[in-house]
Parts: sequence; C-alpha cells; structure tokens
Amino acid sequence: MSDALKHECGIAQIRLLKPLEFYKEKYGSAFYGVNKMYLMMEKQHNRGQDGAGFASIKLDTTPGERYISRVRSIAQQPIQDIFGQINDRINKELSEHPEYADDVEAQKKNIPYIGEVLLGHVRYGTFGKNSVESVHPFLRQNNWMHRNLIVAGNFNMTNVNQLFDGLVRLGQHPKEKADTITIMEKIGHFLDDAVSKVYKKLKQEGYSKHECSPLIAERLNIAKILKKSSKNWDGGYAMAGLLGHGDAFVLRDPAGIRPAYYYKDDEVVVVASERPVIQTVFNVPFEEVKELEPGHAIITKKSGEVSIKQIIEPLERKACSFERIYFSRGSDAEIYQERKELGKLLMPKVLKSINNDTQNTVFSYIPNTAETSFFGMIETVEKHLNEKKTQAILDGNGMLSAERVTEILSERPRIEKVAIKDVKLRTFITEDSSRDDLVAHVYDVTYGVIKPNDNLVIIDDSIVRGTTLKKSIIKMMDRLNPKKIVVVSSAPQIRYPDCYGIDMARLEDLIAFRAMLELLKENNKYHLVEEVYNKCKAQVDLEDKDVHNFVKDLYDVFTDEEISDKISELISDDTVSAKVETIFQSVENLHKACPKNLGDWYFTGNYPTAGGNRVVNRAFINFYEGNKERAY
Ligand SMILES: O=P(O)(O)OC[C@H]1O[C@H](OP(=O)(O)OP(=O)(O)O)[C@H](O)[C@@H]1O
Repeated sequence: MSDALKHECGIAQIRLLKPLEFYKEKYGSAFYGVNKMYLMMEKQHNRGQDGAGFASIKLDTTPGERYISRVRSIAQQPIQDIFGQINDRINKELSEHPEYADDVEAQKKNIPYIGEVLLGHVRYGTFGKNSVESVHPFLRQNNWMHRNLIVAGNFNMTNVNQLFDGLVRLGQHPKEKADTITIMEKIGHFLDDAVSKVYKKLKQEGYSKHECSPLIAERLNIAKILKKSSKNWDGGYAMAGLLGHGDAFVLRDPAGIRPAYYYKDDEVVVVASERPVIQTVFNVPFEEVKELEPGHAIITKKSGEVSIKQIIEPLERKACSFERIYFSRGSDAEIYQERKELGKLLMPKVLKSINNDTQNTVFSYIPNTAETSFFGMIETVEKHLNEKKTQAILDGNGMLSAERVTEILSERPRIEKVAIKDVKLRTFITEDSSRDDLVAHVYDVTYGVIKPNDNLVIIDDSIVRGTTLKKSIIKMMDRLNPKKIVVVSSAPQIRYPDCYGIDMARLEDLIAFRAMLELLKENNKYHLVEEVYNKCKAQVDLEDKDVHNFVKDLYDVFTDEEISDKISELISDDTVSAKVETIFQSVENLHKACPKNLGDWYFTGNYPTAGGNRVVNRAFINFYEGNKERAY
C-alpha cells in the first residue's frame, strides 16, 4: 500500500427534517442547508487543507430528475473553491430563471446542490497522489435509488489488504485497492444484498414492482448493514454515508479513536468531527451537542426518524489524545482547558531548568496551536511569582519601605511574541513533499526583546519530526542571542507511528526514534536493533492478536530524560551558540490533563486494536530493511 491515501479529515453531515419551504420561510433561503454546510466545513479547515468535497441528495424526486449532486476540489483553497462553484451555478440558474426566486419547488427541481441531506468533507492527503479522485465523498452509483451510496470518512484502517482480499472472496472485482473504495464496496455489498432481500420479501407479500420502492426505503435496516460491513474493520474511523433515497448514517469506531459529535432538534440532525463547529453554526449550547459513543452509529432514516444504535461491541475507550493536543480546534470548551492544563503541568520542570530565575527569562510559544498551553504555563509562572512575592514580604517582618514592597510586587513574567507565523497553513498536515520548504520559510522572529543573559522558554504543542525546530525555530531564536533555549513540548515524545488517522510518518522520521538509535550507537548497544528486527520478522505471519510490540524494548534501554537530551542535540548543531534543552510532557500528566482521551499509542506503543501491533512491527522491519513503504 505504498501509494495509499490517508484520511485524517473532518466530516460534516446535515439532514433537514422539514420541507425546504420551511427554511425559506423561516431563514429566508431554501439554500439554508448548503449555507450551513459551508460554515461547518470552513470551521473544520484545521482538519484538512488538501482537498474538500460536498454531496447532497434531494428527497422524493420523480424518475428522470437528478437527485444527487457532488463537487470536489484540490484547489489551493478547496473549501472556497467548491462553494464558489456551487454559488456560481446557483446564481446562474437564478439569473437565467428569475421565476425561480420565490418558487422553492422549482428551485429543488432545477437547481443542483440544493437538497435535504448533505455531506461535507475536508481532507489532508499526507502522501501518495493528491488527485481530485481521492477526495471524498466517494460515490457508488446505481440505477436503483436505494443502492446509491455516498461515503466520506475520517479514518484509517490498519487492515485494508485483508479487507480487500475479503471482497475478492465475496466474488467482487474492486476497481482500486484504496481504502475508501474497499470500505465503500464493503458497505455497498451488504446494501445490495439487503435491498434484494427486502425486494424479494415485498414481492412475496404481493406488492407490485413500483409499489416496492418506497417500502424498501422504509424497511432497509441500516444498523444491520453496518454491522455486517464493519465486522472485520480494524482502525480508527468516523464513517459517514448517505443512501440515494435519503437515509444517512455516521458510524464511530469501537475504541472511540476518531471523534464524532451530533445535535438534533425538530429542524435538523447534524453530525461533525468537532463539537464547537456545531455549537457555532447552529448556535446551540455545549450540553446540547452530544458525543457519538464508540461502536455506535447515528442513523437518520429518510422518514426523519433518528436513532443511535450500537453496531459493534465497544472496546476500552481510547480516544485519540493528539486530537486534544493539536488536531482539533482549541475553541472547544474542554479542549481549551485541557491545553492550558498541559502547559501548567510542565512548569515545575521548566522552573527547574531556568533555576527559578524568572527575572532573566522570556516565555513565548510557537504559533498557533501552542498558544493555549502557553497561557496555562504563564498562569503557573504568575502563581510561582506570587508565592515568591508573599515570601519576600513576610521575610520583611513589616519593616519594608513602600518602595521596596512596590518593587517586589512589580515583578511580572516576561512574556513576548518571539516567533511569528507568516501563513495561516498548518504545516504538520501539509503534504509531505512540500513540507520541509514550507517549514523553513513560514516562521519569522521578533528582534529586540531578548537580552544576552536571558533564558528563552518556548512552548510548542508537539515535536514530531523535529523539522520545525531544526530547520527554522532554533536557528532563528539563536540569532537573538539568548543564553539558553528551553523548548517545551505539550505532548510527550512521539515514539511510534500512528495508524488510525493522524499521520505520524515512518518510524525513522520521528525524532524520538532517531535519538534512541543514536544513544544505542553511542552506548555500543546497536546490536539490539538487529535482535528486535529478528523478533519482528519472526512474528510476521502471526495473527494480529498475537503480535507483540518489540520496539518498546529499545526505548526501555534509556530514560525519558536521556532521550530528551539527545533530541536537544539533534535539533541544534555547531552553528547554534545557545544551550538547548528540551522538556517533554510525561504520559502521566497528559492523562491528567486530558482524562477523556487516553489514547496514547504514539507515545507509549500501546495500540488499542490488534492491528496496531502489526503496524509497528511492519514499520520496524521497513526501517531496518531500508524500505520506504508505509506500514499500513
Ligand atoms: O516536529 P515537526 O514534525 O516539525 O512537527 C511539529 C509541528 O507541526 C505543527 O505545526 P503546524 O504548522 O501544523 O500547526 P499550528 O500552527 O496549528 O501549530 C505543530 O504545532 C508543531 O509546531
């Protein structure tokens, strides 16, 4: 699967429960759904900037009328691009047919995109081809309305090859080995099957062919189709789908790895990857947006009936913590507090590193995501200073002059915006090939705020490959001549590949892995690499559940601090004059800060599904053999 595509993305689904006339009447436009979808996708642009797609379905059309519209783009600003296209088309129709203006029925009949069921997707394709064909939603067309399937997901399966072979065993001949096609064909297979069965049953009951169609829509059991389709999926997913006649669903993986939230009232049913998106776009309070439980699906039938059904037995909840640290927008009420807490929990180690010398230390952050943890960090510095001030005043035994007390009280943490980010892009989720160049040019530095004897503490949310620091930040910071640069990471050391949707690249790309290898070399223990390789090779043919993560044994040779120190060396070089120190969050404190998202496999190597151990095993073999292929 070297050219596989990944889908660390955002999804949005809207079902309008009332006739379109209602929205025209109440909100002034029958394009209400399209407008809301635009906002929902725009507010999730943090989840994907390489592509965007939109699909909609019109309910109850007459045969011969088009009822599915889809538009996808990989333009530079893909969301704007697709809605630009949609708006142009709508405006063209409206200007050519002024009579449509107040006629919702004519609008629905003649203008594409307008519909009652809508699906949106923002995508980042971290490797492989980034062509428009790989952008979701995917479409499986059929002349039978019920068999039309539209799928968009935020997912990554660890066992696409096995799933593909499963399809072939079913007698299918899939046109591609890409994971979205495989997943869609799997659902499609059981959908076809279900439609045929319901149809047969209806015929037996004496209904005519024509009468069957609406009854099939009613009787199709989506939960059952999803149960059969997802039986062997191993991965992280929030999978959204629409059926041609108007049923809609979103299914979440059994460990709750990928996020999904929903809201419903008597006008709409909405599902999105992030909670605040729904809060803002539909103006609803936090408590009314619910999290979709792991292993469950939200199913909205064409009739408007909504149900939440358990599809798969939930596993131990391991929601992805990297969603909280970096991927999701920090505007979520819980995520915001969690990010602050991450900053706070790092402070004891930071104070130790600067010898409590807050007077000669400037605190700053690497934009943008780390800004929130920075606030948390500063609150803790203020607390520390208050304790120091109180002590100084108490030590004065009431004998201090007013000037001295003012002087004591006036000490504040020195905070500055030292690093500036020149573009709005997120570099981590930018396609691999163009990333290095982007990282090297995207940041700039503020001059004149650091004195030669200062420490500079700079917090980032995560250090993955270390390129942001090495190619850009450290060199720029060093030009300001600080005595010491303390790089603080909200996330623990990223040691293992992710295989559930956040692309943490190959093992050897991870700076923590490279640091560990360096240490093995320096300590004459590099033979352990071969030993682990042999162990990995020996378990290639085992069943996933029997595979063990032996890469952990290599990290276990060293303490976290030894690896952090080596990372400090790797991100600086001879040209850097300041002393560089790196401080990482501990896994324990990460769990304290983000108690609902305990998924930590990229930090600990503890994968929540059996397929994870196979992936890390393969990743290590690939590294050892110099094979550049992805492990999943
Ligand atoms: O160690 P590296 O492999 O270089 O990756 C880590 C960097 O990537 C992310 O920045 P990004 O530009 O994606 O996003 P942000 O502006 O939201 O922080 C993250 O915030 C780190 O700064």
